[in-house]
Amino acid sequence: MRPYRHLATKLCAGSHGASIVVCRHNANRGAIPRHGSDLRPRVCMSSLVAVNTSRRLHTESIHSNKGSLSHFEIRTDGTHPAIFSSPSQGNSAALEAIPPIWLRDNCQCSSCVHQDTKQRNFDTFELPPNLSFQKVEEAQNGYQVQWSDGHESFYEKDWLARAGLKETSAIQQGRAPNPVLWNTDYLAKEGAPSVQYDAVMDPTSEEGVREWVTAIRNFGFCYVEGAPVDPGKTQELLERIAFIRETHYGGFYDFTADLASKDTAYTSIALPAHNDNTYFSDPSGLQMFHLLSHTEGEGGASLLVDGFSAAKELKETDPEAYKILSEVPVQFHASGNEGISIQPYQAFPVFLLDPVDKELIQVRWNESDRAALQIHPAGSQKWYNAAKKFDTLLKSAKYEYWEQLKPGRPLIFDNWRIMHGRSAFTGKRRICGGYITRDDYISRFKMLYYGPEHVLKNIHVGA
Ligand SMILES: C[N+](C)(C)CCCC[C@H](N)C(=O)O
Ligand SMILES: O=C(O)CCC(=O)C(=O)O
Repeated sequence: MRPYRHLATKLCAGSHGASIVVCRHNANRGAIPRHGSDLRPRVCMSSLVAVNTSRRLHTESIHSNKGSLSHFEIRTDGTHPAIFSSPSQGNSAALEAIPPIWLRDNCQCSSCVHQDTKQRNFDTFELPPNLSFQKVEEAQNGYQVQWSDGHESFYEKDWLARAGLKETSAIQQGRAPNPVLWNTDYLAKEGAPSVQYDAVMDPTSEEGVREWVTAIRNFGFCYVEGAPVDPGKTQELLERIAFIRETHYGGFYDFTADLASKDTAYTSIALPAHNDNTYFSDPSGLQMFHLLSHTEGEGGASLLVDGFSAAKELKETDPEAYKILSEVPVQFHASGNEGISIQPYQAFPVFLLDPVDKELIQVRWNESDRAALQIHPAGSQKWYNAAKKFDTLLKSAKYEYWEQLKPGRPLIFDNWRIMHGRSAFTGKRRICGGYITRDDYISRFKMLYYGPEHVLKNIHVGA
């Protein structure tokens, strides 16, 4: 397990000028969350062993936080440009000039950033075109800069050292700190993640909610034990994370097989593993199901599949198929309800990858709601072949986790990662729950896991 290494930052300030050198030595980047080292992101690549919300052994990272070497120099000697960055350690010849406006644009002083709203409070494009350093002085934890237009800025060493990082900040995206890619073997050995209703609903503390959203972020799903079998209480539970998303199905939902909405969810037929809302530009981030009752019948078991885990296997076993599913744009639709036909503003691939570090961000998979492939039909066989391989993994015993939901044990899952489904059923079956928008879920996770101060300090980093 490689420890988190501190950054090396030093200033060489001379009488006629100053240069700020910030070197990053392959440190395992990952923020140390405010809760101390026990929650420090683990980036060891050991095989998946066992993790649950109370015990943490080893986890497999799906986001390799490779450290990056960045080298910043601020010089005020002569006519040289003010700031440089180098991809290689200390090799001045390789330094790339960075326009001073970039540093000035990131001034966080109380006049440049609205202290209540945290929004930029000046017009970057009204700065003088020849803006340069007047003076740079080192302080204990940063550098005091006087600009040629008279403005004064202070740049913390910690921020400067991270500002040149190439990979998207794990904090900005609220990436899973200790992701667990699971399959049925793992769950059989370790059980499914769960938290206690009373802890989540404790009005005197957010600790229970933090544990809940952290488990969801790392595992992709989590049960809540000991919840009242009541729709109103279920809504309150869900709203401990964030407000519920309204859709054409309504907000908080309480449904049964009556086709109240023209969607197969409102029937009793089997539903294969799928993500919901693939027809929205922004599919819901979280989805909750709380089985309230199932009488006079049988079946209706719930299915979960870890789409990230299956996608990782596809990437390792058939990288070409993975590439096709991450490139070929696919359209989806929801058109069953009177006067409604929803499609996203563009076609999206099944696997949405982060444009900076190519990490898997979202799986968009729904064979019922899929519409046109946005490629010429003549070239479509490659997509069908690749999709068939992914579908075969999803339907394998290795990945299909079946569980009969129980009243009093709501299930919540990450709809950008986990596919869900159900077996056919008979009788009267009633489920309630709701959607939460992805950004609201991730915001809540970040602020609880890292704490507001750390999150706000990491908004203006990453190049
Ligand atoms: C609202 N409620 C969850 C009851 C049903 C929603 C239907 C979702 C649709 N089948 C999809 O895959 O997006
Ligand atoms: O009825 C179920 O268990 C699941 C229904 C479903 O897939 C959905 O509402 O998205």
